[in-house]
Amino acid sequence: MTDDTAIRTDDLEVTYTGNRDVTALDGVSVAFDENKLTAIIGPSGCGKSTLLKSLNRLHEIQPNAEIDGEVYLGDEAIYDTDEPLPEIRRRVGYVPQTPTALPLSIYNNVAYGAKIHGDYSRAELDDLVERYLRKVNLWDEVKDRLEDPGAELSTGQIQRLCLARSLAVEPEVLLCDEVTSALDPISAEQVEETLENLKEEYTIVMVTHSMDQAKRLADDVIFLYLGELVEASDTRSFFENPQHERTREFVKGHTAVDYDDEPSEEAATDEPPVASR
Ligand SMILES: Nc1ncnc2c1ncn2[C@@H]1O[C@H](COP(=O)(O)OP(=O)(O)OP(=O)(O)O)[C@@H](O)[C@H]1O
Repeated sequence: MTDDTAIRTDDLEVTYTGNRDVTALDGVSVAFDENKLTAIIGPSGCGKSTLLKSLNRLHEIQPNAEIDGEVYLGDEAIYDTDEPLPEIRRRVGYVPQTPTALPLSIYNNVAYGAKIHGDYSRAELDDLVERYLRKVNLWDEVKDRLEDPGAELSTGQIQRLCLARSLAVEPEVLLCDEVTSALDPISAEQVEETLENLKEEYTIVMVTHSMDQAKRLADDVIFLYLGELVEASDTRSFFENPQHERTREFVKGHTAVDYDDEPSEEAATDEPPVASR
């Protein structure tokens, strides 16, 4: 951990209980730097979404999820705190894969969280709505129809609206769960451009299945395999000079994974690497 760390996990373990318990994360310790975009990549089922959601306790929505270890937001242990859960989730926002507008106007989709969390005048809300719609490059497209239902926008516009809604409550960290995968290529490009701009100002942690997207957007990459952290580094080193055989195989496209596999020796080291150190 350094002074630049915005959020980090410490020996995080998540198990889904059931007929057959699944250890989705197995002792993951990783740090995410401030004002950087970190991509979480790895084969299907390796624990990417579980890691992302554990950063704001969203995985707790699953009743069979058990967690051990800790997540620190700054110095605060988010699993051992008196801070109310809605406040933790305000501080660590989450944008899901499927763009969904609230059944409200475009204006109120953005103002929604601010109205719940703060005491704003109408003029302040007007400013806030414009500021965040501009941040996600949507203002020019919607400024003349702010009272129209958000749901009437295109899917790509709704995804940018979701980003604006998440940002309007001023999170410290933004979690993005495959936010372009449900979009057509042009909309996906617009969302990518938005993320490219936002990462100057925000700490963003993004799950992606696209290696090209990770290469284009991410400052740092972390690679999970069978619930363990295999490699974490800056994006260029990750793709040009991967340190682990498992990473090299994955980067080359060997992505098949089976949970009955034994983790590789590399993946099972006691001290998982920490991003960008
Ligand atoms: N609610 C649940 N109950 C039981 N097992 C679960 C549950 N949610 C996830 N899992 C299992 O935990 C493991 C990790 O799942 P997770 O969704 O975090 O992986 P992922 O890397 O995001 O997968 P994908 O790339 O396919 O979205 C998988 O084996 C998955 O089947």
